[in-house]
Amino acid sequence: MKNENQALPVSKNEKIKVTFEDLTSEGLGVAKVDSYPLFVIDGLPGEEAIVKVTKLGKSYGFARIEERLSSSEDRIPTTDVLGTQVGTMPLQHMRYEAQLKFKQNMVIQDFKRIAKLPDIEVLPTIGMKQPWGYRNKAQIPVRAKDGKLVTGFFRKNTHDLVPMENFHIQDPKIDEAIVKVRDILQEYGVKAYDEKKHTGNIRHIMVRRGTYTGEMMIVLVTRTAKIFPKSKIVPDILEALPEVVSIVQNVNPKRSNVILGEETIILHGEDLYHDTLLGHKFAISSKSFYQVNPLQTEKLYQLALDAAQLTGEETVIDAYCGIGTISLALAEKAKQVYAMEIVPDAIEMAKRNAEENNIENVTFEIGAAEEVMPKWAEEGIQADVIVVDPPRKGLDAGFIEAALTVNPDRIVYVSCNPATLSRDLRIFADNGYEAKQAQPVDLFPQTLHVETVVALTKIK
Ligand SMILES: C[S@@+](CC[C@H](N)C(=O)[O-])C[C@H]1O[C@@H](n2cnc3c(N)ncnc32)[C@H](O)[C@@H]1O
Repeated sequence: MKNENQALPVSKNEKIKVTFEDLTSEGLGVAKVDSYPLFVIDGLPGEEAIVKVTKLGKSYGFARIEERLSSSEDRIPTTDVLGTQVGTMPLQHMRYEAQLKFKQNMVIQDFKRIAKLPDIEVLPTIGMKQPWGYRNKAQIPVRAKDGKLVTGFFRKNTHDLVPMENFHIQDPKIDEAIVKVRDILQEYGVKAYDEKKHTGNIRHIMVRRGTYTGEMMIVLVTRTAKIFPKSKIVPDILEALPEVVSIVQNVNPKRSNVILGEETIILHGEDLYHDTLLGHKFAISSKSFYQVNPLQTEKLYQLALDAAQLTGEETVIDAYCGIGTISLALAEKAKQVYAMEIVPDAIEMAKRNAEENNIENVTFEIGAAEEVMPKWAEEGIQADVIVVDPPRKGLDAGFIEAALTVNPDRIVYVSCNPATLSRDLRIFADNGYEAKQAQPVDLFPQTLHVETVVALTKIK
């Protein structure tokens, strides 16, 4: 008997020679056995390999490479195998040009499959000259090993900490800061958090750094508020890291995978640091969203700004505005901007940022986009342009409905998830909005993520 389920062409633990035909959006190689797809880590299209089947499902299975028989010309040696084990650099075995093509293709496929809009032209992904060391933020778990504090990352799908000090995609100054802060905590006997027992104290070290300003923020995420000799640790951190302008303690007493808790205690400076973006200076608090790759973000936002085609006469809505990064760029070119965001802390920063940059024609409101947008529509706000930059889950149906009643001439969609972007484009297409082109931008080299800007125009 070949396998338990006669309908499947392979059985568990079978070793079989395959040729990879495709890559999934998770970066897995796809090999087909009598049209039954096997998904395999580290397989690139065109490569032949002997694989061992590890898991079988009804319509697809998984396998592991036993021996690679040929190598794709897109394959390069991995920079650090740990980055694959922990999932921080799932594409590091691909040449960068191939990564950019992969991301462009991901958008093309989703437009075809989900949006059923195959005619939108997806331009080649805009990449980086130096696709390493770009991340301006790290949230690194701290655990105990052999009586010492260790920092690193969890092995994929586990909570086993793999010790790591060089993350390769993070600003090297951030990598350095994590090690220095960890060693200072170690010196004063701070206990690492133990997830199973829910004991110990330091859970994560977060470091954020302004790429343009060099200002650094350290966030010590702890289980309880009472810890350390703070009077010693704070001056030690400031001495070891002169770029630090802010040290805050975030207390997270919950048994949870969510990194930050609710309580923030300021240990040095204010709960903010600065960076600049497209010529504006931004204050950023520990809980605010800020794009992790500012050099590419400037390209992305400039594209969004160009797509808005502002002359100075327009009323613009900036939905999901964070600390106001896109809002301020829009405000300089529009008559009036209305912006909303769900995190109160981010709106506080956004208001401060408008003031510090002497921008007066922007109004910020705290609230869920799907609640604020219908309210604004009811109040009669007539927007010529709506810009949206939602989280991965995309736009809420209630938001889209209200946006359509506002009837803008243009909608500029900045998306970090081609699948939800495609779902939403379909709705806009069904309601009279047309997109001709999409521009992917690579903000996350070596990873599976991509940002895309699409300009939608109302069909007259
Ligand atoms: C991709 S970020 C974009 C932020 C900003 N445009 C930027 O680039 O800095 C998405 C933002 O949406 C906010 N957000 C998430 N859910 C929301 C909702 N339902 N309504 C409004 N804002 C939301 C998040 O807090 C985050 O700041």
